[in-house]
Amino acid sequence: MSRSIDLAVIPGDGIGQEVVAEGLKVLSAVLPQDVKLETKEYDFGARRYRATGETLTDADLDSLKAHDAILLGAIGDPSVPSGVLERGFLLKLRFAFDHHVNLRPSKLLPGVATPLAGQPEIDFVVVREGTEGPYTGNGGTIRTGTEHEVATEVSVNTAYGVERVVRDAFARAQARPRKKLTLVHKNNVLTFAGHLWTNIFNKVAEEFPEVTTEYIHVDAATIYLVTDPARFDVIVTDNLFGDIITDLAAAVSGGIGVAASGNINPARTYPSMFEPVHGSAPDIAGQGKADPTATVLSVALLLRHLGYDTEADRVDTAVAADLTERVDLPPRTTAEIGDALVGRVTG
Ligand SMILES: NC(=O)C1=CN([C@@H]2O[C@H](COP(=O)(O)OP(=O)(O)OC[C@H]3O[C@@H](n4cnc5c(N)ncnc54)[C@H](O)[C@@H]3O)[C@@H](O)[C@H]2O)C=CC1
Ligand SMILES: CC(C)CC(=O)C(=O)O
Ligand SMILES: [Mg+2]
Repeated sequence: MSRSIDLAVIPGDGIGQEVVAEGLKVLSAVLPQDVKLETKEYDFGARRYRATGETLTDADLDSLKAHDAILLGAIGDPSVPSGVLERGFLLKLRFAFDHHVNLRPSKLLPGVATPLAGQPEIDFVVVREGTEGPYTGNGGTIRTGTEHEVATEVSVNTAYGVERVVRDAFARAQARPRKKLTLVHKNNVLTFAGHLWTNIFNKVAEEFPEVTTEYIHVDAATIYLVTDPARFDVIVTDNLFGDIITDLAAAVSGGIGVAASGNINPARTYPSMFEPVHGSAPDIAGQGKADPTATVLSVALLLRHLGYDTEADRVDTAVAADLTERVDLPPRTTAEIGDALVGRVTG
């Protein structure tokens, strides 16, 4: 029986264009011949916004939802006011497709450069809530533009939304050898949301007696991510804290250029979306300097999500080999890294 993958491809802005090209090269190379890969490229991002004023229309959402999965590069450009594309495209899509599990693994492989002393054991996954928190656009300004302007940005946390992501994180912790789950929040100050998270975390913990649990305030978590990252196995946290600590997690475990993510809709009512943790990096865009590894590892997450575990393993193995060997190599371009990975998955 022939199999197929129908993929929506959104290169987006800046280095998104460059890294997605490499991700697709590796995806095509790793798939067996009997798997038909169909791709449809979408032009979301700054250029389309400047030309049409559109970020993501209802018709776009209808079209996107027909695919098996989405591969995204990055969105955001200095030519567009900050927030227009981030909110109007990226968050709109994550919310519309109920991507409530934002999965962000961090693993420091042997020999890979880290700013941390020694070669600490880093192998954890952050389960970031993806549809609530302060990212819902719930707020506003009054006395706008005056010296008395007041701005609010309200964090929305529902029992439904918190419980489903906490439950997902417990299940992931249960399935890992160390079976440890850390709740990261700020419940000493953000008491309304923090207590909701803590109470639900403690309630769900009773259903997972094999999972060791701990609670850490987010400020302290940033310390331990640098001084003792080995203490983490699975972290569950809200949308904002998860956004911030996963950039830090990337920086200590090989760099932002190798940090992958999946915006998962576990019920599969809509396609899940896979993207590097990083943004469009306008400072290096168009120069062939972007590391495509994060996108390639996101392709591995995508393959795993669609049931292509053997192919995902091959991509992970190729990246691991490339990362360990690159310390001895001169700097390579985006395409050179992509070509090397293609060579490894096909070799
Ligand atoms: N998921 C998305 O589409 C995201 C979009 N953004 C947007 O991207 C734009 C730039 O945001 P920044 O805060 O500068 O974050 P950024 O992640 O784009 O860049 C931060 C730093 O990391 C470097 N970097 C990022 N990816 C790299 C790669 N693959 N290889 C080598 N170096 C890399 C950049 O050169 C820069 O120094 C903004 O418009 C922002 O809103 C930011 C984060 C995520
Ligand atoms: C631009 C933000 C909405 C996205 C982001 O920084 C992230 O998801 O890591
Ligand atoms: Mg981020």
